[in-house]
Amino acid sequence: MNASAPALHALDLRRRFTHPSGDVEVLRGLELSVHAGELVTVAGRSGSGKSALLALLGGFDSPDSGRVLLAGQPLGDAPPWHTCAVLPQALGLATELTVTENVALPLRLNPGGPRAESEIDARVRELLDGLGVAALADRYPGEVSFGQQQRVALARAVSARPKVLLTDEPTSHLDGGSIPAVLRLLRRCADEGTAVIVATHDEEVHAIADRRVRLADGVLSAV
Ligand SMILES: Nc1ncnc2c1ncn2[C@@H]1O[C@H](COP(=O)(O)OP(=O)(O)OP(=O)(O)O)[C@@H](O)[C@H]1O
Repeated sequence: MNASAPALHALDLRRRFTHPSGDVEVLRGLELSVHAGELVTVAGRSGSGKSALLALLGGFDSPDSGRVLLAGQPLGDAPPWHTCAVLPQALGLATELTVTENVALPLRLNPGGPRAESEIDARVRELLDGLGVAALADRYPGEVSFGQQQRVALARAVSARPKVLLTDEPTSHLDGGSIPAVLRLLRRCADEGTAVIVATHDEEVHAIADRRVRLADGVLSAV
């Protein structure tokens, strides 16, 4: 790892999807560099390629050409889950685990994570409290609303303090009352050193960014 390199660096990313009705060239030489402690929001109309971009940055999809570097190192074949956490629109909570178990999972699996149960419990409790979902701690994802699941999935994504956090529309299912807690947590993650990238249509999220970029015609431009 190179400490002076950007936490995440995308170079000349190109991605084309093939459809019977014609190919879609979603990314056309996209460049992005995000440093530790920086919160960058990505705007762009629906279908512009924000989710496709996050999939490439998180290692869940491969570009046709170009590279993604994490702290100067190329992404490996396996998603670097304990370095880079992804909160996709589909959330991906483990349905057979409780809310608490979901949020604790990255802490338990991370080789550098806490070992003591008390430490794991405290981190999970702090996150669930902060997001207003502590009362749901012992329920399963299928027993809570989608907006509550979205907050639980965010808690899980940040619990092990990843170096890079990629989130796709993290406020899309939330009411106005739940959004400030999510904004505070995203901001705090960045302030504690995570490079945070948020794809969003939500102006409230853009308002807490250090930098805003817009995806259009397959490339990013500063807003
Ligand atoms: N796996 C795929 N196969 C084929 N086409 C795809 C695939 N994933 C995305 N696309 C197409 O790529 C384009 C970008 O999709 P993407 O989901 O990244 O947009 P988005 O900016 O995230 O949209 P939204 O704001 O609605 O979530 C769209 O035209 C979409 O139909």
